[in-house]
This record gives sequence, C-alpha cells and structure tokens, in this order.
Amino acid sequence: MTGFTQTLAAATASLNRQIHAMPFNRALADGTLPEATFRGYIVQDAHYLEGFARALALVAAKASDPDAIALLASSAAGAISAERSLHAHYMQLFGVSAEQFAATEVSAACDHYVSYLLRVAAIGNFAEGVAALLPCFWIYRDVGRAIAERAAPGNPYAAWIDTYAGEAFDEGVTRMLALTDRVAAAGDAACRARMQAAFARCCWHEWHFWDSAYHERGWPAP
Ligand SMILES: Cc1ncc(C[n+]2csc(CCO)c2C)c(N)n1
Repeated sequence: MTGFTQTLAAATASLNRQIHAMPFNRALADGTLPEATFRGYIVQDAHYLEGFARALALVAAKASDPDAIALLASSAAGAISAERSLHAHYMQLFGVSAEQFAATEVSAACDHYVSYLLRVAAIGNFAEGVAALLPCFWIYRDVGRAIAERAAPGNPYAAWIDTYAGEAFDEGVTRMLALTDRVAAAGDAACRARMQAAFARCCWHEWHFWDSAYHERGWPAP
C-alpha cells in the first residue's frame, strides 16, 4: 500500500487549496493582517493549544507501542512549551495581559474544534485519534512554508511564520505522518475509513478556525 497519508491528502486536496487561499493566510503572508485580528487569533490559539495537548495526551495513553507513546506525549509537552513562547511573544507585543487572556471567552470555532478532538481522543480508537491530530501538524507546516516563500522581510508575523516553516517543526510533522501511515497499514478498511473521516473533519476545523478568526467571531449571542 502506498502511504495512507497520500490518500488523505488526495481526499482533502480541494479543502486544502481553499485553506491556502484564505484571506487570513494571504494577509498574514503580505503582513497586512490587522493587528487586532491576529491578536484575537492568538488568544483563541492559546485556548486551542491547551485542548490539543490534552487530546495528544489522551491518544498517547491508548498507543500500543512505546515509540508512539513517546511521540504523542512529547508533542503534548511541545505544544505547551514551544507554542506558548510564541503566544507569549505576541501577547506581550500586543499588550494582552494574563488577566485579559483569562477573561476572553473561547470562540465557538475553537470550542467546536477542541471538543471534537477531545471526543475522538476519549471515545474513538487509537487510529482515529491519530488521524484527528494530524491536520494540526500537517496543515500548519504546509501553510507556514507557503507563507514563508511569499513573506517580505520585516513581516510583523515573522515569528509565527518561522515557527511553522522551520526545521524543528518539520521533524515532528514527519514523525506524525509516519505514525499515521504505520497505524493505517496495521488496521483494516473500516479502521482506515474512520481515520479518513476524522482527518477530513479536522481539516475542516482548521479552515473554520481561521475563518472565525478572520471575521473576529467570538461566541455568537442572540
Ligand atoms: C488552530 C491551530 N491548528 C494547528 C496549530 C499548530 N499546532 C498547535 S499544537 C501543535 C503540536 C506541536 O506543537 C501544532 C502543530 C495551531 N497552533 N493552531
């Protein structure tokens, strides 16, 4: 079997193209994304990271081999440490205090994504959990790289771009792709179908998260 991740990529190619063309990502690349929009995104992303790290830890606990446990659990620690420093950088730059952060309600899009991840991680099987976690890694690397190619020097979002286009990040993504292929090859067709559905759902959540941030949607009230 050719790598299952190729099948996943083919099945989500159209959504992926749309993600790359999103106004949020275009404006991030040319540095014109309004500061307030990026600030709102970063605050939501800090909420997201916490949930994502919990989902990684839950899926890690279900892994049957020590390599997978180590990869997922170390990514949970990495999600908190590496990205927290990125958030701290921007929150300081934009003057968001810890109190303001704590007082900002999670957006509907963020809550929806995190809730889905935690649901799959808690009650799905290990393979499905791995597939649900993958878009977060994979899409950010590819979007980060594409933006890095277009971004001009002095882009205010350079720290964000450099994080995701960088080599350290790429290593983690490559390991997640290999784990997904390994798990898919060990499963049956029904297992792969569940993996594909969870993967596609989380690709949609990545799109939705950016769409919500671009339109500065929080928690809609009647
Ligand atoms: C909505 C959203 N999706 C993906 C990422 C990227 N990301 C967050 S945690 C993690 C795992 C290892 O650090 C990765 C790749 C993000 N920041 N925000």
